[in-house]
Amino acid sequence: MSVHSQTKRLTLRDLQGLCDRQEPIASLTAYDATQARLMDAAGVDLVLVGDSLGMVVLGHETTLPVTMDDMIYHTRAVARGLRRALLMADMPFMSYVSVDQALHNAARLMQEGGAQMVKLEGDAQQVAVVTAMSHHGIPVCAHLGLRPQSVHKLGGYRVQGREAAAAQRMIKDAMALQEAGADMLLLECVPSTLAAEIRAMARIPVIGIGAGAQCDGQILVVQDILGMTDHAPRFAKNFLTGQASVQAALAAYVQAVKSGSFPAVEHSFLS
Ligand SMILES: Nc1nc(=O)c2c([nH]1)NC[C@@H]1CN(c3ccc(C(=O)N[C@@H](CCC(=O)O)C(=O)O)cc3)CN21
Ligand SMILES: CC(C)C(=O)C(=O)O
Ligand SMILES: [Mg+2]
Repeated sequence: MSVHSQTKRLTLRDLQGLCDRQEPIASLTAYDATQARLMDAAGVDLVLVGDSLGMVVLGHETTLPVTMDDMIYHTRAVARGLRRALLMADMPFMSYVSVDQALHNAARLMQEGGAQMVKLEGDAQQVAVVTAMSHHGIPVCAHLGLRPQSVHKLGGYRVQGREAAAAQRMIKDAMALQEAGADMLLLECVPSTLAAEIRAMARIPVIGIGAGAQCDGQILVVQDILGMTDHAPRFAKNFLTGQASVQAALAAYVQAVKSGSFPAVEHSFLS
């Protein structure tokens, strides 16, 4: 760490500390240095360079065309804009099909991109990959529920875990990934009750997107909170409305997450 860095870089331990104090973790996606700088100033704790960049930045229909080089390019840009927030980057589609390949690509996101942590979409199938990452000192977040890289298998972007069997499987997968060494869980588009159940069982932070208020933190795609997307998902909210600037909108988002006013029931899915 450089001697003149004014603000302390948040670590996983700091995020765990927020959980322990029941202070919600405010998280957003970012894809460039300007977004990163503004989010840092607004007090965002965790910044994700999401493979959603394939859709919101590159204009693809899905996240599937995103490459490792795309991820590294944007992660590097975001890293240059951040001083405080913890930086996490998505492992793109098919970049973690074997343990060796997953380690190689996670190392690239950290060494070339400057990520402090990686995220992968996984069920219990990913236990071997998560175990290996954990053994090699790579902090990892496991993304459960709606996994956009599986959109063609799922048949669309739908709520996951509504049936009892699917809910039980998700709970089992979450616990297996935690035991394998996952440092964080991310739940996308799951009923609030199921998210609350997983959060109650987990000893690692649980971040939600469309997963209700009973999570340790919330994340949204930045374009959705700034009213820039054509069809934002129902769980997102436009925070630019009524604000005079992007900076003020980002601060309003952080405040809403910290105070618990976001997400409201209309941004959540009931069982
Ligand atoms: N702009 C944007 N925001 C996102 O949150 C996002 C992306 N892009 N791209 C990658 C994935 C895809 N995501 C999505 C996309 C659409 C829905 C959606 O339309 N959901 C329905 C609910 C369907 C149901 O009720 O089962 C909705 O009305 O919100 C959800 C998640 C989340 N991610
Ligand atoms: C929506 C978040 C969780 C994500 O994975 C992404 O932006 O790619
Ligand atoms: Mg993603």
